[in-house]
Amino acid sequence: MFYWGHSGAQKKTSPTEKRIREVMQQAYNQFKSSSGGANASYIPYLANIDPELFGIAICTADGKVLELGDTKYEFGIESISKVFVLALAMQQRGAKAVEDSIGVNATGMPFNSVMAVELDPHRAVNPLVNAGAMATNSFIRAPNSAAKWAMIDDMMAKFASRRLSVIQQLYASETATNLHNRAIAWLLYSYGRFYGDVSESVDLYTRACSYGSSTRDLAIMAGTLANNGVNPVSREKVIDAVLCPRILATMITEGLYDNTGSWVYHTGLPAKSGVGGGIIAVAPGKMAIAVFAPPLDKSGNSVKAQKALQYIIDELKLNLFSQG
Ligand SMILES: NC(=O)CC[C@H](N)C(=O)O
Repeated sequence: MFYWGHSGAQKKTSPTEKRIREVMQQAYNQFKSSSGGANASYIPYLANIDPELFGIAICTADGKVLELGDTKYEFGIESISKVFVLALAMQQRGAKAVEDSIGVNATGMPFNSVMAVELDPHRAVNPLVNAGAMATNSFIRAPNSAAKWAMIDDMMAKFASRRLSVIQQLYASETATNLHNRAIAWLLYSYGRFYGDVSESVDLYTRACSYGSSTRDLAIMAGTLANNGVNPVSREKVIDAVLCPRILATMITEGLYDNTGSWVYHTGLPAKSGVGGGIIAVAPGKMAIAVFAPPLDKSGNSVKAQKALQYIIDELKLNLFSQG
């Protein structure tokens, strides 16, 4: 007689706190002095951040936050903000509307690609690349720009369980150099795939990318996605549970841009990077891991964060496609 669940593979359980701490420490020691990559230089502010900074934070689905290294240092959240602005758009407009109006396929191209827009017959782009993120911003309904910013700010605060602040110098630095993003937004607009005032949406997008967030903040924000939309620290419901798998799906298709396939091949987890040097990875129902180290690879993903995350995910057996 064969009983489901009583023979063969065991259901994977969450690792203990002791084991998590052990593995974090190993990853920290192993990669602390590893070199490779360079700070983002196309945004002048980011070029000047100390490249040696390194932080690892884990937030478990039951609300424990474990930290190692420079986890309180606030750096530019950059593209990681796209995940949470997408969450706001989905909560307001629904997952189907986002799929139809923005797109959810992988572009397989750099984060600021114009070709990604040109090649798709419907001009669909993923909400986690610049084009899609700016369109997602334009897709949020609000009476005016200040009201929309307040909605974004509230959503970020709920995910982080504290109010985040924009790094004004970074915002100024990005605003002065975001001509390419403005061009992408106008291109989408010309195709009828932009849903609000172009300059206003680009500005709000740029401002959201300029939030300062610590590695600890990012772990808690991602921890909310690991915990079905309920912030594991504040216990507040942030978004509907049904949206979490959809958001994580965009991360697993596009989270590390043109390097996403390789990332998923090695880790089997949804993740999102930002050119500020942060990366979040989510193991649904178990935990979220955030790592920060500024030097980036050619795709704009932190070199050291990828290495540390891969090590931790492997050691804690978090790969979604592995059965033990
Ligand atoms: N990949 C990123 O983090 C890019 C974000 C950055 N603000 C930009 O628009 O270029």
